[in-house]
Amino acid sequence: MAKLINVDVAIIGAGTGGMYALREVRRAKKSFVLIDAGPLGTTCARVGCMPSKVALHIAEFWHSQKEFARYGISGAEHLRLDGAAAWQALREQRDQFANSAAGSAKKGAGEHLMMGRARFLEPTLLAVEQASGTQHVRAKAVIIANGSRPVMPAFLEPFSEHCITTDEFFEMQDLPKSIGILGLGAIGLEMGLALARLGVEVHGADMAHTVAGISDPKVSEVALAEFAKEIHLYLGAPAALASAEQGVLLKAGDKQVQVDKVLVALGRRPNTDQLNLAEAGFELDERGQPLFDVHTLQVGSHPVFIVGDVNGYRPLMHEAAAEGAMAGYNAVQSAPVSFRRKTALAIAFTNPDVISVGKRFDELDENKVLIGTASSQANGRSRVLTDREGVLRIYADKVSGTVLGASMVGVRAEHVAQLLALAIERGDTAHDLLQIPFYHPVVEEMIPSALQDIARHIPDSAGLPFGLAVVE
Ligand SMILES: Cc1cc2nc3c(=O)[nH]c(=O)nc-3n(C[C@H](O)[C@H](O)[C@H](O)COP(=O)(O)OP(=O)(O)OC[C@H]3O[C@@H](n4cnc5c(N)ncnc54)[C@H](O)[C@@H]3O)c2cc1C
Ligand SMILES: NC(=O)c1ccc[n+]([C@@H]2O[C@H](COP(=O)([O-])OP(=O)(O)OC[C@H]3O[C@@H](n4cnc5c(N)ncnc54)[C@H](O)[C@@H]3O)[C@@H](O)[C@H]2O)c1
Repeated sequence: MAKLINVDVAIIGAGTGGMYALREVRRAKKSFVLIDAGPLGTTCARVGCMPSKVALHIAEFWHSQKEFARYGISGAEHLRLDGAAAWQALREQRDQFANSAAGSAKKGAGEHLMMGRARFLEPTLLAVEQASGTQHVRAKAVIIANGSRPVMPAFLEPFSEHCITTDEFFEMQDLPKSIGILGLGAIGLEMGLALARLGVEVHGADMAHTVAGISDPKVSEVALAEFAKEIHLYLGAPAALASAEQGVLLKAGDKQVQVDKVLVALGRRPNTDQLNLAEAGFELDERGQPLFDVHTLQVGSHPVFIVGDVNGYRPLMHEAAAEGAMAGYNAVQSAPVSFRRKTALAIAFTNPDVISVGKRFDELDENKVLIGTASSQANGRSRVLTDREGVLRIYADKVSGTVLGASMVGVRAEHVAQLLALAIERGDTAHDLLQIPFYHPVVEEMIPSALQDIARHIPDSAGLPFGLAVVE
């Protein structure tokens, strides 16, 4: 018979969401188990944020030689890239991140870490399949934090020997000569550009008419023009594969091209399907996802909370961390607290980076907003760093001037994103934000340039020059 363990809180998944939840449960000095099917180390550190950023960094290093001649540096023709060694170095750096995350899970949970796959029998009763047999866990509250996995549609099955996902991408023993990328969301675009900069011929396809989910048409136009210089883009038609004598054929619309390998980057699927939710009595939507409240993270009226990629709400690392903390806190309260959600923030590290902060263009009523624009070509720092085009568009309320959101493609846009996230969190208007000092020359100077477009349509009651205030 399965052994029964009784605890205050059971956490399923020792990824980012689960670990932040654990911190709160431990802070409240409650009993717990942390259950993970393995491998430990978090998606972010093992196969996500961190190895992908190392790949982009290596690629940037190698690619910088393209500018050598312009600055009088000669000899670039003697440089050689050992792709296998580059990917090995990537793995070594990745392992440091992943081992450190795995170590935190082992240390944080100690003897309460259960390595095994969990599924629900009832909303507060779990079965955990372990090497030693099945254990049952009865918990006063359960936190679901078991992440997501890459989508691999059935139509790709006949081509599985040529297809990889990010679960295998960082394990490549050498770089391919050519690659097809299915899906140009953040993963497809970041990894496609990294490979292109390392000399791989990259063909990227997406059924959307844009990349990285950009919703602002002006930003999209600049981004597509820039990225088309490095990746052959096939947009606006679902992609398919077909057999070829060598490699595989990537087909998109009426175009087709032969490639050695295909990176499937068509999104990630929440791991809810592994949890036996319907049978255990949870109400599910048409996609099989449990109904939950985004402010409490509570699932229905059960003492169950769902965080991180598995809830599908904002599948990003910092959101998994924040949600983990919310759920960990709520799991030990008599009634859950409704937390304010932070400003939406997304950055693709594509250099020029693609960012989205606050409200997206497609969420706004064009008649109710003012849009301020700044070009990288008019920004001194951007021009020193690159000759690539870039554009920032800031959206503000037409009446109050409150900054609502922004979209940008441009060099070092990551810093612009962080600053604008702060402004939106504070509820700043264009006039407020113009009051902070902007050093010269920084890329962030694009912010006041764009804001002036907005401020000039919203008279400041004091009638002072933009950005100035009188001593009180
Ligand atoms: C290539 C790539 C690049 C990315 N880059 C970024 C980036 O730059 N910035 C960013 O913010 N986000 C990025 N992300 C997204 C980010 O990695 C995820 O949003 C985040 O890691 C999700 O954390 P999580 O805690 O929800 O899940 P995870 O870290 O995946 O944790 C889930 C845990 O649950 C365990 N598990 C699964 N099923 C079970 C089960 N049945 N029972 C027990 N345990 C189970 C798993 O072993 C795992 O340890 C990237 C993702 C990818 C793939
Ligand atoms: N820098 C970052 O923050 C970062 C980096 C990488 C990944 N991530 C996160 O990881 C998650 C997964 O990323 P992703 O890029 O795989 O997912 P995604 O959902 O962002 O992109 C998938 C893309 O595939 C396209 N697509 C779907 N089916 C298609 C088909 N049949 N043919 C052609 N195109 C098709 C979609 O239009 C979409 O653009 C996302 O949540 C993302 O935010 C974040």
